[in-house]
Amino acid sequence: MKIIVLGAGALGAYFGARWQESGHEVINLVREGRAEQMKNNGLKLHSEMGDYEVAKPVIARSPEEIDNPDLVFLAVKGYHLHGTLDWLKSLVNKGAKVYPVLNGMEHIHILQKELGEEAVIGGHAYIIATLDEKGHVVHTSPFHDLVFGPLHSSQQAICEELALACNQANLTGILSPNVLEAMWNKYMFITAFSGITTATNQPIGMVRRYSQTFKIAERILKEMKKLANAHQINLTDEHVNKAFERLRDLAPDMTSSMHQDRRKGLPLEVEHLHGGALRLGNQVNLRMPYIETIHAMIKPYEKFQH
Ligand SMILES: NC(=O)C1=CN([C@@H]2O[C@H](COP(=O)(O)OP(=O)(O)OC[C@H]3O[C@@H](n4cnc5c(N)ncnc54)[C@H](OP(=O)(O)O)[C@@H]3O)[C@@H](O)[C@H]2O)C=CC1
Ligand SMILES: CC(C)(CO)C(=O)C(=O)O
Repeated sequence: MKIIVLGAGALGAYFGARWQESGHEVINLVREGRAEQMKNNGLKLHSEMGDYEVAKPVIARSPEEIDNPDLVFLAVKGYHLHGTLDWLKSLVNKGAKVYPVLNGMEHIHILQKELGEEAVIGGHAYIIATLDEKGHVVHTSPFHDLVFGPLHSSQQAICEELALACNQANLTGILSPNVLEAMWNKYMFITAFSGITTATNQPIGMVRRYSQTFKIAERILKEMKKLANAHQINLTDEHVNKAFERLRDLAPDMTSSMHQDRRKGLPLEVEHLHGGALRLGNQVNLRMPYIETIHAMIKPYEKFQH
């Protein structure tokens, strides 16, 4: 497959390198700073699942340099989504489908509106990865999963092709028969996990030590289930229980990418995740006091001007 990575940060560079390692054509479509960094330092994966080095990553600075793209792997932060729309339109006009792996849900509606429903595949990622000072990827989780599936009947073939490409690569690819539900399930989990770890500025082990604190994570899961149900997504109590069990079973030092960003003083996706949930709640007249509170507590650390 010819895969364009738009957002060649921790996630984009990681999965792009894995596809490249298995023989697929991967182009990193990047802005100036990242282009320089990749040219100067190459791209290395320091990974629990096996190190890998792309000595000369293929870089493009504009979609005009790219012919016949099959897929755009979109891995920017939520607050950078709008800045990618022109390049995405150009790649979609050249025949590409877009596979976004951003946490959250609001980006799907924005992308479908801007690019057309046929262009946007559903999905998300499970991985813990970050960039070091050289722009190399540090992958610290024993999982590196990609979930994807059609949001439009015309996308079955490209999803099957992607499943094959994932099978050939050193990563786990899951073609979901109900990708919308899978996305909402992850959205429910991440809203609670990133919310409680970022607001308390503590990893999950410390959160669990205080039952009063950990209870709030469960309340957020329950509010997210109600929100999903109000949007006709069939998340059940079992989904909530499983998500809560996962929070109970995580290694004590584990934390969310949002909390890692708070520690590094980087901008936070709070508006995309928690703010997005509140806006989706407003659409269906659903009040979610726990999410409203956690959103308000994290907001001062957002560091991004909207
Ligand atoms: N990291 C993780 O472990 C996980 C992250 N996620 C989600 O994945 C998404 C991406 O996260 P992550 O990889 O950590 O983010 P990073 O900040 O590491 O990477 C984002 C990249 O996007 C690039 N970018 C931003 N705007 C543009 C643009 N207009 N054109 C080209 N490149 C652009 C940035 O480059 P530049 O240097 O130019 O700013 C940066 O390299 C987020 O939604 C996150 O929540 C999900 C699961 C786990
Ligand atoms: C929960 C996790 C680590 C799974 O990918 C994640 O998505 C995040 O912290 O952003």
